Amino acid sequence: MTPETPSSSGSDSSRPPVKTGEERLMVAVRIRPLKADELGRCLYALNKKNVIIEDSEKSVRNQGRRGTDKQYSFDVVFGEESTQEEVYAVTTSSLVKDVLNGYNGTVFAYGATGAGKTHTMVGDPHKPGIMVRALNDIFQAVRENEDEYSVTMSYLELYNEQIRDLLNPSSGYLELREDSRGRNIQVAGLSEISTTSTEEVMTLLQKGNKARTVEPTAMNKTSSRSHALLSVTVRHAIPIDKTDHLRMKVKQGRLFMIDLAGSERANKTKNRGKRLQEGGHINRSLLALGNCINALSGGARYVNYRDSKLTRLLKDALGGNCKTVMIAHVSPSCFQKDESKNTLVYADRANNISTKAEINSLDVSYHVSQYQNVITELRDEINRLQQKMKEDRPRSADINKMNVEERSREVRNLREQIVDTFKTQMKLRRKLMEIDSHLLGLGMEAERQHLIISHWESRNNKLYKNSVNESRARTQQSMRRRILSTSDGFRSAGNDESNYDEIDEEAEGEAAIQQAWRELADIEREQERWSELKTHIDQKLEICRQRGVVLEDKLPSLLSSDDEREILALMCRVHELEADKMALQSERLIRQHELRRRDLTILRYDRQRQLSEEIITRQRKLIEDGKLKLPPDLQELYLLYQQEIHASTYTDTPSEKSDKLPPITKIYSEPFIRRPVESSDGSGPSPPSSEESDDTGLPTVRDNSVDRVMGHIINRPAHFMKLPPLSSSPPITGLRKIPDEDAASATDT
Ligand SMILES: Nc1ncnc2c1ncn2[C@@H]1O[C@H](COP(=O)(O)OP(=O)(O)OP(=O)(O)O)[C@@H](O)[C@H]1O
Repeated sequence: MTPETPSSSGSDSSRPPVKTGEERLMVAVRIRPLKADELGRCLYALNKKNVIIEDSEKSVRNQGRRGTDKQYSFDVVFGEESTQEEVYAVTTSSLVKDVLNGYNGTVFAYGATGAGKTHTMVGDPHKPGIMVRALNDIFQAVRENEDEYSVTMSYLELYNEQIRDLLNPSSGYLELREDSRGRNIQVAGLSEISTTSTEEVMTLLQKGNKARTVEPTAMNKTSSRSHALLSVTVRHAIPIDKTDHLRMKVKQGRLFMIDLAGSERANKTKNRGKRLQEGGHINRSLLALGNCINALSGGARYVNYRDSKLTRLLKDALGGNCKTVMIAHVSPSCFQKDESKNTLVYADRANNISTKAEINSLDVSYHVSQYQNVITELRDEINRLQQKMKEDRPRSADINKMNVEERSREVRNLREQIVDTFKTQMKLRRKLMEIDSHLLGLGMEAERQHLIISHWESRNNKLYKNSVNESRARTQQSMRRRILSTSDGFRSAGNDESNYDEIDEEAEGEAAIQQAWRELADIEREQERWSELKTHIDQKLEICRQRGVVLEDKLPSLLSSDDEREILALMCRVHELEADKMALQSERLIRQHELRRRDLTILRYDRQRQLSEEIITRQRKLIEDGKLKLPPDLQELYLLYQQEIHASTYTDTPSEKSDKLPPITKIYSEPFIRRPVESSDGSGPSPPSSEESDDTGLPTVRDNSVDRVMGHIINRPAHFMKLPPLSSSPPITGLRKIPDEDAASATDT
């Protein structure tokens, strides 16, 4: 490279090819205008696709470019003079069209504090940003056909890893929920407002933005301290058959518009205390986002979305069923050159990410709600049968010719056939539920393996893509080292017992991680097999249903009105009983799943808590041994911590300042353990609620492999602290045998 040629990155040819059906995440860069108080300019838009960062402040036009300057290419670059309309038209207007057609879309603003993210996403009443413009376009499109469309919106803030409803800020912190496979992420209790009025939306957005946590920092007078996520869901119901308005196909598209908080460095923003702490949270979620972008752009097989709520919420937008646009924001100022460079490097990586968007049809949703669906079907069926009892259908003339005996035989025969068909239907439905429940269990087990892998990675600072092969190579290497040194009788000064222990631990940890990968692969195979079985049972159920319809249609040709009514009444009763039974069972199942999920969450928090304790205790030992003087902000944090301990134990308010550091493990040293409850007759412990014996065969949470991977990595100074051992919950019931054909054929019709 000659000194006059700036180095460049991100040309299309250097990017990995996009697979069929996938499309690349679109990356745009917007440069905000230089402010009056900013002196030097170090960043320019060369043209509509290229940005250049100069190594030092100088005039590009006068001096030409140097080899140390860095050039970046993107899908589109908006210069300082770009307008809100232009940015919206190029980045988001086509996403809006896609969302109206049933796709998911996400547009998110990324960049350092003060770089212009909120300006682009929210704007002001004179220069409205993407959020308002997108909603306007959606409303415009649905206005002509309001009865076919429904539009709902929600607006949330993620601040210090806590979720708040910006449309109903008084509702407190909300919980993030997902199904066992980490899909279908939802915020429990978030308001979904249904509207198609632009004015109403403006009011709602303004209200929401006012509720957002905004504080001045040295870099931005109105710095958004939180990530803000506006979600708009459009449902489009299209009649399948123009003459039958009850049969609808429903397409659902969702547009996420996200204004991320800025990443900042404490020294530039002069943040202290609370600001510094929240900066840590902002950075943590942005770091997690960066890690996901790194992993995805490198083609990693598994991506860890679980490190922050932000990445969990953005999971689909980054690697799933979504068309995604990232607008990276940079300041032209030399003062923010480092931040701009970081942003451009991230944006450049993001340009390698591909997603696979598919039209969402609602009839795919099954799982837990399936129980409710079956009950609803049964109740509908009862209504239909009751309606039929009121009808007087024309009878065949032959009926009167039959004698009483013949008629009663016919009635009995038909009744038996109808009840049999119904029983078979219910058996098949039950089997389907069992399959669903098992699939949920498998999903949870997969989640647990992901958890083990991601913990191992974060402890060892390695990426997912360093998976089985590399890990296997390392394990073999450390084994070889051991064998060699032992057979030679070789002992160097550094090769003492503790080193062997470390190698042992490393090898053990890596063996466990390999085991986790293997289990994950087994689980995936199991999931496939069970899904196939589900399809098979579904088909049988359909055949059985049709048989029921045929039998029912026969009734008027063989029975009198009274006989038919009697049979219909019996069918109603059978349906009612089934519906009640199912309601009870589904409630129980849902509760059990919820308890298992909580067990997992608690287990995870418990791990994090133990690690934090370990770190803090070691640091405190260093402080106390070295008689170091605490910096005031750390002292302040210790004070807060002490208050927290007192608050949680309901003791007296602590004195304002204390020379002694608060005890770390005194309060929180109890590990998570689901304790058996003593039975009232004192005869001993009764089983805990989530592990009640049940006939659903749901897997229980176990953690011995979590222990293997996460428990021994830090060497604990034995004299100083004793970490409580992890509770070991009962072992998992193992992967269940697929129901054999006998069981399936028993339900054959
Ligand atoms: N393209 C632009 N044109 C005019 N003014 C802009 C533009 N971009 C940003 N600004 C102004 O720069 C200031 C900082 O912008 P903004 O608040 O949008 O930054 P931000 O990236 O959202 O910062 P933070 O992460 O701290 O919230 C605001 O006063 C905003 O009006």
